[in-house]
This record gives sequence, C-alpha cells and structure tokens, in this order.
Amino acid sequence: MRRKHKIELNDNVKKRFYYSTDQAIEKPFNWKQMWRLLAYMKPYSKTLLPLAIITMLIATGVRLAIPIIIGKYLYDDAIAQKDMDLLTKLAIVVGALYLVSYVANAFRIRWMNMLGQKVIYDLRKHLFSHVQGLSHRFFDQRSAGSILVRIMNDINSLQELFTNGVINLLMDFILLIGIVVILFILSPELATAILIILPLMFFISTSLRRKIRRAWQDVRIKQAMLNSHLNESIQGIRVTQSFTQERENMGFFDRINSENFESWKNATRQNAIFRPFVEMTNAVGTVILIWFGAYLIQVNLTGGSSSLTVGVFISFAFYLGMFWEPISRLGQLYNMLLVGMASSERIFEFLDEKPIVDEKEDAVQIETINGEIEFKDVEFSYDSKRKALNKISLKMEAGQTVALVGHTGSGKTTIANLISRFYDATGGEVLIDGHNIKDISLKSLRSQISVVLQDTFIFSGTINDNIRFGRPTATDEEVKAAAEAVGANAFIERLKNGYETEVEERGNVLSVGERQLISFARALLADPSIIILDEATASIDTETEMQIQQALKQLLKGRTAIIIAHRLSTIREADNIIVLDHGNIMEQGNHDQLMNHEGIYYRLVKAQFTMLDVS
Ligand SMILES: Nc1ncnc2c1ncn2[C@@H]1O[C@H](COP(=O)(O)OP(=O)(O)OP(=O)(O)O)[C@@H](O)[C@H]1O
Repeated sequence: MRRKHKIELNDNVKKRFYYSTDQAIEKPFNWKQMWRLLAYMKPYSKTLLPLAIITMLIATGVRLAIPIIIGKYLYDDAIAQKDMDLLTKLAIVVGALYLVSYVANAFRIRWMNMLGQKVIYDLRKHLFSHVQGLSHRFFDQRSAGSILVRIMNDINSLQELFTNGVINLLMDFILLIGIVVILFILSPELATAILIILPLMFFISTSLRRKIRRAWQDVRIKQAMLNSHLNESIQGIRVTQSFTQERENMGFFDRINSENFESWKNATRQNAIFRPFVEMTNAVGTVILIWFGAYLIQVNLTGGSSSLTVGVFISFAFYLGMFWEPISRLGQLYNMLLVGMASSERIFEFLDEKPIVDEKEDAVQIETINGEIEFKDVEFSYDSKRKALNKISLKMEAGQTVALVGHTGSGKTTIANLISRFYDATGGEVLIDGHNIKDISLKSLRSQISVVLQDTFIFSGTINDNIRFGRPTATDEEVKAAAEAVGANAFIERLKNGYETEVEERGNVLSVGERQLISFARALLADPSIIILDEATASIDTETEMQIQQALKQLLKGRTAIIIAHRLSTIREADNIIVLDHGNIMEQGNHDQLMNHEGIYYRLVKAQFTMLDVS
C-alpha cells in the first residue's frame, strides 16, 4: 500500500532536504572525559552520593543473603530437621530482610534519581551560561538547531548515565562477584558446571546488543531527519504554498518517513530475536543445574564424595535466576557509556570554546560613555578569504548623527558590529571616548549601546515585557512614555489587552513595522549613549515614518547615533554621511556637501528619486 502511493520525485530536485548526520552517536570509552564528567558529582560527594552508595550496598547485601537463608538454612536446617522454632525465626528474619531491602531500594532509587537530576541540572546550567557568553563568530558557524540539540538531547542522553549508570555499575559488579563467590563456597563442582553459561550470556549481551544498539541508533538518526524536515517545512510553509510545491514537499516527506518506518521495523525485529536467546541460555543453565545438581545430591545421599544438599540446590536455583539481570544491565551500561562519550565530547567541545571577544582582567568600567567614536586604520574580515573593511579611519563626535550608506555587502553592519564589539578588529583600533574598545568592560560598553535591527526580535511575553527588556527596572509609566515617544502607543492601545497583550515568540501576530516600533521603544527605555539603527525604519510605511521622524529626533537627541539606511530620505539630516564601497570609505560629508560633490551619494539619491518618479 505504502509503495503504491509513493510520490516520484523530479531528478532535478532530489537533493533537497538531505540532512547531514555528522554527529557521531557513539565514541570509544575515554577515561579523561569520564573523569571530567564524574567531576560534576563532586558537589554531592558528601551528601547524596554516599547515601546512594550505602543504600545500594545494604540492598545488594540483603539480596545476596536471602537465597542462602531460604535454601541452606530454611530448608536444610529447619524444614529437613523439622525444627519449627528455627523455621519461625528464619521466616521472621527473611521477612525482615525483604523489608530492609525494600526500604533501602526505595531510598537508593530516590537518592540516585535526585543525584542524576541535580548533575544534569548543573551541567545544563553550566553549558547554557557558557554558550550565552560566546562571541558572535561561534553563532555564525552553527545553526540554532544544532546548538539546541547539544543543550537538550546530548545532556538528556547523559541523564540515564548519571541516574542509573554509575551506581548500578558498582551494584552489578558487587552482585556478580558476590554470586560467583557464594556459589563456589557452597559447591565448587556445581558452580563450575553452571558458570559455563556465563560466557554465553556475555556473548549474547555484547554481540546481540551491539546489533540492537546500531538498529536503534538508526531509528534515532531517521527521526532526527524527520524532525528537521518537519521543522523546515512548517517554517517555510508560506513559501511552499505560494510556489505550489506541496506535492514535491510531500514526496520528500514520504521518502524520509519510509526510511523511518524501515528503521523501526528493523530495530523491533532485532529486539524480538534477543528475548528467545536470553531464555535459551537460562534454559541451558537450568538443565545443567537440574541434571548435575540432582546427580550431586544423589551422590551425597548415597554417602559419596559430594556434599550438595537439597537446600544448597535451592539456593543455586535462586542465584541462577539472579545472574542475567546484572549481566544484561552491564551490557546496557556499556551502550550507555559509548553514547555518553559521544554526547559528552560534543558538550565539552562547546564548554572548551572560549569567547573570541574576551574581557581584560583590568578592563575599565565607564559609568557614562560620552559617545565619541573613532576608527583608526581598522581592518576586518569575517573569514580569512575576504576583507569586510579595508583600513578605514573615521571619527564620530559625541552626540552626532552619522549615516552609513553603500551597496549591499559594503560593510555598514560590520562597522556597527565593531562598535558594539561583537567582533574584534583584525587590524587597527576602535576607540570610544579615547579608550581602546578592548580595554572597556563589555558590560559597561554594551549596556550603553542600543542596537535596533530591521529584523527585530520579540520574545514571548507581553508587549510590556518586551519594551521593558531595554531596562528591566522601568515602571509601567516609563514603558508607556517610551512607547508614546516613538509613536507605538496608538497601535498598542488598539490591541485586545493593550500593553498586557501576550505576543508569541518572534511576535508573529504583529506586523514587521509594529515590531520595529516596539524595538524603538525598547531602545529609548534603555537610554543609551550610542544608538545604532540598522535598517531600522525599512519596514515602516512612509506615512508612519514621517510620523516617527519627530520621535526619532527625540530618540537620537543627546546621543551618538549611527544610522544605516538604504532609504536615503531617512538620513538627509544626518551630521555626517559616510559612503562605503567594498569595505572602503569613498566619500563623507553632510547631504548638501555630498550632493554638490556629485559623486556616488549624488548618483544614489538621483537613482532613488528616478525610481520613485517612475512608480
Ligand atoms: N557573519 C558573517 N560571516 C561571514 N561573512 C560575513 C558575515 N557578515 C557579513 N559578512 C560579509 O561581510 C561583508 C560586509 O557585510 P555587511 O553586513 O557589513 O554589509 P552591509 O553593508 O551591512 O550590507 P547590507 O546593506 O546588505 O546589510 C559582506 O561581503 C558579507 O558577505
């Protein structure tokens, strides 16, 4: 059925929606990395960790003791000897031991879970706070999705390791070694015969499990691809619908969905093979126990060289039943460790990433920046191949409005990025109030610069919250005053709940222009010394723009303002207009000077007027 409906894809477009699976799901065991991970348990080494270990030791000790009591003492010494007193006492002891084991286990699980959750909480907090402090270059090189995967999925995959892995590893070793030692003490001959199944068990738990593990990994990869495709499809749904590409899109989805289906089928098939194998080995063990055990009891009863009693035989049966559990868990733990190694490697890769823009230890705090900006022979390139700025020098006096114009890619945003110190110049120096920008503390620098972009970011929360982002301590009245000053008040009041209207993440319910007005209010509230408007009015209609020109004057008053605009009508009044081309300053001056000069700016203005005339 599925195949019948398969949608054939056009050969020209088959390459779309190929998601790379460069993220290794498992890595070989690495001690150094393991110690680094375990160090996250250190804060709990005097509290939760010892508590979990003690309760684990109690529960394991009790589990190891019960079969001996039931078999050897209860059967051989009490039932066989018809000692009713002893029988009652032993029954009480067994009951009490079960109770102790139950309580110890309940606490062990509780404390282990708590320990695991706390370690994961700490690790995620550490990673997030580290990533937040990284430079723009780090984010340029990675998609938001891949960063999200590390903070969520990779840390989640370590959760199991911390909650169950570490302590279960100890417990299973103790349990296995304990069982083997006890069996040998009770009856070396029967122990030797039964332990033949151990290698078989190990073989199954390692080799079969490896296959199963691979099969489930494949499922995870296919699911991640399905997720990526869904994410991209939903985000791009408007484009898909407008180009009527739904059928092709369905074809891609169908292909990834069938791969996902096949991988599930394979994994569940592998899983199904596993169970009969386990049961078969258990059956082999039981056959050996019954056959050889019965033989040894017979030899004992007829006064031969064996000392195996029925009670010890019963204890053996119990221990045999207990064998599989730790072996199987150790196998799982091994898988968990390999997956954990890959995840922790990726987490540590981020944690080891240093912010390229770093702060000097003796960085100066500037209470109030005046806003004088100077570039001295500044060079910059995002990558080693192309220069975004070529030895440019410029000066902006405090309180001036400076406009940056030039064609797409000429370096306007790059200048703004260097002023906010999102990147460091690769040559020359950027000075603010005469200080090299690298000597100023990042907090005091950035808290006094506001950047308003064309693509403004609206966070989930109310309009109020979004404006208050500029200054969290501002009162409702101050928020409203800022909105009024930039002309945002009118549209906000028209919303259902006014300033308390909830806007979803990215502000999808607001128009692009409305979002820009909110970001103006946000910037005004922050009361910065330097304000950068990067194409900030590009999405506001001309009428609204004229309305906010006054407000903009208000916003820019007493501050150094850098305005980047393609719409030249917005920068006419700037004190200085800097014209850029391929990272070079071609001309500068005010509107009249540049118009008289009849250079690039003159031609740009003329071209825009001609376009307007035509339309
Ligand atoms: N994060 C980045 N990584 C690599 N190269 C970049 C990055 N940002 C910009 N560039 C490159 O640097 C050059 C200057 O870009 P910039 O953003 O400063 O141009 P712009 O003048 O602001 O352009 P626009 O008018 O389109 O906004 C361009 O060639 C661009 O491709």
